[in-house]
Amino acid sequence: MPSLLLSSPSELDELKKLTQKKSKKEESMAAELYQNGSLEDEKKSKKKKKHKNLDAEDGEIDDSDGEGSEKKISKKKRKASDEEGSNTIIDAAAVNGTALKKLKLKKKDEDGEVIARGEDEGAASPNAVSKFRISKVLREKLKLKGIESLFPIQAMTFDSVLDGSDLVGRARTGQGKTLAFVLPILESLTNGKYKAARKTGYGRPPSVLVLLPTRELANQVYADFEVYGGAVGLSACCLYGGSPYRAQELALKRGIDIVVGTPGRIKDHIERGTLDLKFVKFRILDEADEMLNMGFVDDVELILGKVEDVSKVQTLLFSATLPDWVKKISARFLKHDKKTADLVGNEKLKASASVRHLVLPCTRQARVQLIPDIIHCYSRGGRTIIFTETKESASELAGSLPGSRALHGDIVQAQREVILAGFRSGRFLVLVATNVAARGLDIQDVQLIIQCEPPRDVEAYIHRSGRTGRAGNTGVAILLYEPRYSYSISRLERESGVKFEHISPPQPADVAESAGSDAAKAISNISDSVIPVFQSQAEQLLSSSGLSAVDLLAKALAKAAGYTDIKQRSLLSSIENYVTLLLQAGKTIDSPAFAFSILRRVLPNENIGGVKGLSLTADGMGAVFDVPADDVNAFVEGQENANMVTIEVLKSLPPLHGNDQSRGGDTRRGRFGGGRFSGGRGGNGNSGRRNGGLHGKGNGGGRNRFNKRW
Ligand SMILES: Nc1ncnc2c1ncn2[C@@H]1O[C@H](COP(=O)(O)OP(=O)(O)OP(=O)(O)O)[C@@H](O)[C@H]1O
Repeated sequence: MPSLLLSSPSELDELKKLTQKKSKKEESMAAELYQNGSLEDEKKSKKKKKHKNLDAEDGEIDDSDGEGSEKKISKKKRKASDEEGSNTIIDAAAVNGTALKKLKLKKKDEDGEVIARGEDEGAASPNAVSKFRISKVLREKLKLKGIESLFPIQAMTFDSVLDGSDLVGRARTGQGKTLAFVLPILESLTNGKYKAARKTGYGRPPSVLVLLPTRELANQVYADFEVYGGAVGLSACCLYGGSPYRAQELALKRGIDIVVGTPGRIKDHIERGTLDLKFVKFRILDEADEMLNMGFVDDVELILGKVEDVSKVQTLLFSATLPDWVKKISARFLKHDKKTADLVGNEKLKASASVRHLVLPCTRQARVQLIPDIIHCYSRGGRTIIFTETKESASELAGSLPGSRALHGDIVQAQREVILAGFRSGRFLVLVATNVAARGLDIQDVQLIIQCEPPRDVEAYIHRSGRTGRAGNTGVAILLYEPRYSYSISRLERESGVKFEHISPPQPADVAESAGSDAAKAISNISDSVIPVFQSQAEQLLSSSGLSAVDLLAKALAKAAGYTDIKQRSLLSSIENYVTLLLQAGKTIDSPAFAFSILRRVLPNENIGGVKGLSLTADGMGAVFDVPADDVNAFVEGQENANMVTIEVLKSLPPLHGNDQSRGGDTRRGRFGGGRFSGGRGGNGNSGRRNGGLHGKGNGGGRNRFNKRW
């Protein structure tokens, strides 16, 4: 359940200590209570012998179990309140009065997973822009952009930011976190707390500093500040590496209100004496976890330390993912009485709920043939972003996918901007990118995300898949994985809360069929004037081919659609001209070695040599494997050589052992991992490395590693 509340950590810490033990049921009851009520409600709830405990780190709601401890909590609360001055627990309703009390949560699926969304019905909505302290000129600008209501993260945090609090904000990808800080900051500078205090005039130093992890993202956030800030007379500039200093220095010299940029270049400007951060009123760390993860902690600390009086500056930290280690680090940058608005909180699903999350087995060699068919079937004619793990594979893949372009850290900045602009404008529809495009990028009509292999950490999965399904739209994210690494899917599933749909690769025949119908339409549009010119050749062809007119026309359609033959594609590894077979023996097949021993009994050795990717089925009663299309008959006929043995061609892949989360900590994999047939399937060494990648990022020491790869 998302925590629709803002919490004050020191008080929450106190409360947390009091109630370590709690039941799930109590937890959810308390969460409900807090979602629906304010402190008033809390008092009422005492009558019901309920009380709440709030987790200091992320504002999650806890509950403890008795009246005795309830009294203790109240006492502690008062104590904490006395010590911290204004520290009080503020729930969603209290944040924005009754408007937020009615904050709408839309049910998304049967699992009861919830996505909070803004409403579109204009002024009638409890989150209507008009119900917030947003000036007319900004309201009009928002309306021009089609924004009439605030999204929940914006509604929840608006008053707190405007009224001067430091804040940690988390909401799923595409839920409007950028405007959650842009709007209250602009109001604060032009009509609020900092109206009188902010510097104005020629040569003025900036009042706002926004730090982001990538140049592309910096540009995007800068664009928002330009649009909305420009409307209220505030100027912005964007400072990032790879672009000339001169223009940036000129802008700073003339005077600027808002500086958006990446830590490296901001630091350079500070060191060159061209950027003065003494009078900054707002510091924003967007995609905070990524920035710290990339090893920018020292730079960020140095930059943030340049303000004159920290107590007079507001610091805001936003991301869709806030691992615990970031929350701890944030204590260094944010004030003690910071608020936390966490729309993900304890919810199982951390990734976007408006995205279909699919997984598909595919070997590395099969990718290039498979991806165009995936795009054909799933992109709905919109844009596709393909993520690779390395710069090299991004370039390589883009080189073999017609109509696509690569984007990664080795491409010079000016070119990166041209590529992104081309993708945004629809000049080309497929972008092959490294993680430089994983965070924050908001591009219209991205319908499909393809990840070529499971990313090393769950955060990367969440952000990459979140490039689609934004602002209430839906999208599809397809994760390709080497069949032998299927265990990494279970891991991602566990950590992201996503329940992956396992799909089979699109068959070339299906794709060709739809291309054929396009070709048929195109043919029916061809002018009759061509008939006399081609007629005699057509007649000649018909008589010499020995085919019927329909068959011949089918061939002509295939040619028009770009096909000269139709290959089969294996369900197991997506390799062309391979077919996936199922072996059963009327009893349990509990190891690949046993499956091979059965095959050896019914088939000659030369056929066995062609078997690829043998995997056990989840029910323990069979094994699936790929064979070259030409060998299929030999295998199917081979089943006659032994009683009870069946070998059949599969039309869809059954659940496989290791794909199923419920079998997560399986023992069987251990047994055959590393064996001859496993091909590293168990992959204990690799698995350890991958898991290490996931859990082992303590303090952002991975910067170089990441930078090299992107
Ligand atoms: N209140 C709103 N009503 C309608 N659209 C909105 C609203 N607020 C933001 N948007 C749009 O939603 C899209 C996503 O917003 P934004 O990029 O800020 O999301 P985000 O939460 O920061 O995502 P990510 O975590 O991926 O960075 C943008 O196109 C933005 O213009």
